[in-house]
Amino acid sequence: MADKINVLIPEETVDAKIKEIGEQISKDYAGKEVHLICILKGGVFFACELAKRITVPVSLDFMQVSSYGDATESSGIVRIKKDLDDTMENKEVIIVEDIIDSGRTLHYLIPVLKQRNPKSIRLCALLNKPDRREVEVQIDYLGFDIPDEFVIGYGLDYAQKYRNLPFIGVVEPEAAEDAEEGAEQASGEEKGDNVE
Ligand SMILES: O=P(O)(O)OC[C@H]1O[C@H](OP(=O)(O)OP(=O)(O)O)[C@H](O)[C@@H]1O
Ligand code: HPA
Ligand SMILES: [Mg+2]
Repeated sequence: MADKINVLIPEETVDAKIKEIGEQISKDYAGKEVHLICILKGGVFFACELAKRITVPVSLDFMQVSSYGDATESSGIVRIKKDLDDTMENKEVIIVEDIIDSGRTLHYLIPVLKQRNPKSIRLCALLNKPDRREVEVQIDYLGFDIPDEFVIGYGLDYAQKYRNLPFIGVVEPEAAEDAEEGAEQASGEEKGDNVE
């Protein structure tokens, strides 16, 4: 059965905001170069659109971390699945993320990246869910504060689906619960539990 999806932030609103953030970054880094670090997978759509809106020279690198798997709640354990290709040494780094939710991913990652001696390091996130914050994270460039709902689209997935939607949406709760149960069963199976 197809999931029912409601639009939370329409495509035009997202695009206009990304343009605005790109202009702000271009002003703030005038005369410099920026090194964007995209956090995969969720950050990739935002990072690409943002990079197109920045007028100072941009370099890009990618890192993959994961704490959600296919669930709608963070496992609390952040894993680096793919590290950066290039050095960050002496670069003006901006980390690009799709969402700051509990804050755990970036709370873990920022100190790790600071140790690699960038000239500066800032965080840019498309979405922020302040009601869900468990640990403090400073966001330097933000698209939107959103309510405590599990969102999809623009890079954000729901069990790996819907990242390609050009807007921010919400899957209806019933469908979301089904997927959460599915993810729990799958992880039970991995551990060798007897799941019927
Ligand atoms: O603030 P937090 O509660 O830590 O949540 C935010 C993180 O969770 C999501 O990643 P996920 O682990 O789902 O990986 P993905 O980007 O590959 O979907 C999202 O892209 C952020 O990286
Ligand atoms: O609301 C969300 N949607 C998708 N992935 C996420 N990762 C953290 N929060 C979310
Ligand atoms: Mg995810």
